[in-house]
Amino acid sequence: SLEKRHKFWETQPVGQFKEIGNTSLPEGPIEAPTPLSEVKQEPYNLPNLYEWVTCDINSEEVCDEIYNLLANNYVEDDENMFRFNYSKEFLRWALQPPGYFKSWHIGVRVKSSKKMVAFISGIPARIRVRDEVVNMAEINFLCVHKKLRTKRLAPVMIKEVTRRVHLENIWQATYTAGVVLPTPIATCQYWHRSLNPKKLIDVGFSRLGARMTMSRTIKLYKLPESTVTQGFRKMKILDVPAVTRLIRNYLSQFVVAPDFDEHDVEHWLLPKENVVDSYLVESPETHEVTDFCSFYTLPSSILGNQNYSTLKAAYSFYNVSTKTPLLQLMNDALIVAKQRDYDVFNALDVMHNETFLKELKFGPGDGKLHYYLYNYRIRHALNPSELGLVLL
Ligand SMILES: CCCCCCCCCCCCCC(=O)CSCCNC(=O)CCNC(=O)[C@H](O)C(C)(C)COP(=O)(O)OP(=O)(O)OC[C@H]1O[C@@H](n2cnc3c(N)ncnc32)[C@H](O)[C@@H]1OP(=O)(O)O
Ligand SMILES: CN(C)Cc1n[nH]c2ccc(-c3ccc(F)cc3OCCn3ccnc3)cc12
Repeated sequence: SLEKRHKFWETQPVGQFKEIGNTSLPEGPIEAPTPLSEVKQEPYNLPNLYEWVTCDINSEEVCDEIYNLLANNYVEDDENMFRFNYSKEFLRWALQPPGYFKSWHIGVRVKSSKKMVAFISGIPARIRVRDEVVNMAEINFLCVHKKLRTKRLAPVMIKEVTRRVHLENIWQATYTAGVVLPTPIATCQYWHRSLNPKKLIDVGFSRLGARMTMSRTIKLYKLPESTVTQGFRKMKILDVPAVTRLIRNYLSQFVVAPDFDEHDVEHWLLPKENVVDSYLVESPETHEVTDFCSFYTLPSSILGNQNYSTLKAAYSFYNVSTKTPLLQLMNDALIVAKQRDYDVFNALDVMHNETFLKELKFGPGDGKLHYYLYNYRIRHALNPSELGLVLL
C-alpha cells in the first residue's frame, strides 16, 4: 500500500509494493547467493543490555523459557481475547525436523538477569515453487516480549536469522503472518468449525446466531458418535511409504508445496500425542491407502475469562482425497476431533479446503493469514487454492 513506509522491509530482497503489477520482473531468486566467505561471520549487534543465545530446545530449562515467552507474548487474535499456547512437546516437534540446525533457534536474553525476552526460529525445508525445488528456511515463532515492542528489535532478529541461514548456504525462506508486509504471495482466510458451541459462546469466541437458542445451536453442530468411512484408521509407522507416495502425488498439483520425503512424512505426519493426529483410509479389499487427513493441536489461552483458561483447537494440516470424497473425509476428521474433546476445528482456505468449509458448517474467522517468500519473486499473487503449504 502506497502510504505505509517499511523502513526495514524496503531494504530486503522481497517483492516491494511499488513493484506490484510489474510483470517484466523475472520469477525466481531476487538476489544471487554470496560466497560463504563474504557472509558476515559475527552476529549482528544488539542494543547494549541484550545478548544472543543459541537455544538448545532439548534442554528442559531452555524449552521452558521459550514456552513461557511465547505463552505470554506470542500471537493474539484481533480482539486480544486469545493467545496461542503452543505446548513444549509441540515446540520440540516444530523445531526439530530432519536436518534441523540448532543455530537457527535464536533467543535474546537480558545480560544482567539472563531473562529471555525475544526469540526467532528457522527450520530447513525443501519447498517446490512451480517446477523448482528450493532449499528454504521456514521462519516462525518470532516473538518480542510485550515490554520491548516497537524498539526495532524485530529487524535485528530477522537479519541475524538470515545471516545464520546464509551460513548454511540457503538463500530463500518462507513464512506466514497475520500482518501485511511487502509482499504477500497469497492471502488466505481462516475458518472455524464449532465442536463445543456452548463453551465457544461462553468464552466469546462465537456469538449465538440471531433467532438461535443455545439448544438449537448445540443441535446444529452435533456430529455422529463414530466415523463413517470404511477402513478409516490412525496412521502407523508402517504406512509411511504409502502415505509419502499419496501426499507427494497430491501436492504436485499446487504451485507452492513442500517436497516431502519419507523422513519428512515420518516427522510431520506420524501421530504424536497432543501434537499431531493423522488418519488414513485403507481399502478393505486391496489394502491400498487411498485417502489421508491430519490436524495439529494448538490450544489458545483464553484471556480474562472466569470459567475457562484454555481453548482446545485442532488445525487442519495436510489432507489427501483420491477415493473418499473430501467432504466425507473431513467430516470424519471433525468426528474424531469431537471424540477427542476439541472445542473448535480450524482450517485455512488453502488446497481444496474451500470445497468443504461451508458445507461442514465452518464459519469465517476475523482475519487473514498472508504467505511470504524471501528472496524469491512470484510474478502474480496466488489464489489460496494454489497453495499446498501449511505452516505451524
Ligand atoms: C534466506 C533466509 C531468510 C530468513 C528470514 C526471512 C524473513 C522472516 C521474517 C519474519 C517472519 C516471522 C514469521 C512468524 O514468526 C509468524 S507471524 C507471528 C509474529 N509474532 C507475533 O505476532 C507475536 C507478537 N508480536 C511480537 O512479538 C512483535 O510485535 C513482533 C516480534 C512480531 C514485532 O516486533 P515489534 O516490537 O512489534 O516491532 P519492531 O521490533 O519495532 O520492528 C518493526 C518492524 O518489524 C516488522 N514486523 C512486524 N511484525 C512482523 C512479522 N510478523 N514478520 C516480519 N516482520 C514484522 C514491521 O513491519 C517493521 O518493519 P518495517 O518498518 O519495515 O515495516
Ligand atoms: C501460522 N503461524 C505462523 C502462526 C500465526 N501467526 N500469526 C497468525 C495469525 C493467524 C493464524 C491463524 C491460522 C489459522 C487459523 F485457523 C486461525 C488463525 O488465527 C486465529 C486468530 N488467532 C490468533 C491467535 N489466536 C487466535 C495463525 C497465525
